[in-house]
Amino acid sequence: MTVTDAKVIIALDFDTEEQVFDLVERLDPKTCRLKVGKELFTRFGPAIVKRLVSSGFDVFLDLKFHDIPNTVAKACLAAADLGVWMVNVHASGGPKMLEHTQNQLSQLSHAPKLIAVTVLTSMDQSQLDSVVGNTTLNQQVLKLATITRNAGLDGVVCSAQEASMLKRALGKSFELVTPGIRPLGANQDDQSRIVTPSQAIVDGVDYMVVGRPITKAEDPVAALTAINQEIAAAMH
Ligand SMILES: O=c1ccn([C@@H]2O[C@H](COP(=O)(O)O)[C@@H](O)[C@H]2O)c(=O)[nH]1
Repeated sequence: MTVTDAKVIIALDFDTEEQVFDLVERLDPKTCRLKVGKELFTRFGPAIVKRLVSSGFDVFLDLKFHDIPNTVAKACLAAADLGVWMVNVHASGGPKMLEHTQNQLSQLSHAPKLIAVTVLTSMDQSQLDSVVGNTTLNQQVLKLATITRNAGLDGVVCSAQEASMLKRALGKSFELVTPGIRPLGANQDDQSRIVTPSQAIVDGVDYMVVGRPITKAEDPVAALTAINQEIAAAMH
């Protein structure tokens, strides 16, 4: 059961457990959620996920599964066994994979939220052109988000730049999880489609993933507090 209505999901992209728990021990599960991605999971496996879940945090297992329907559904069921709050797949795996995975999870008494990645926030129009021709970023995101909504998933990963378009097209209850969040003046790093926390709120995002602006800050707890204050101000 979730203990928070926090919108910030901190991406724990660290390469040692010490770094992870130095930060996590200073955080309150009421003020943020946590994300375990490919780096942390590949180094430390299910054990670190279970430890974070048992510390009282909502954990998003961000492994972006992309495979045939049976394989993805089984992987998501394994994620559910870890007690995670949210898990994700790639929408480009197609409607059958999305529907099968959603059906399997919905048979659980405590299923995690299932969301699908549309177009990675590191990609700009020219990157997209080199992979998929004849479409704009907005068109591709809308197409993948529409098949995700039609398959019954809870929402998508997209950029906050697409949030108002998706809320208009797919409805308020279809959840938007947005990486590529950068407070004013923050380093853009390898992200292309960036948005500030306050603009993301104005545009209707449900959750924002924030990694380096918090984890690389001199004082990560102060950086989180500043982002939460910016969000609170934008909500009023
Ligand atoms: O489209 C996507 C999907 C996932 N991510 C992940 O979010 C964080 C962002 O970290 P920052 O340090 O705030 O850039 C990272 O773990 C990515 O794997 C994404 O950025 N874009």
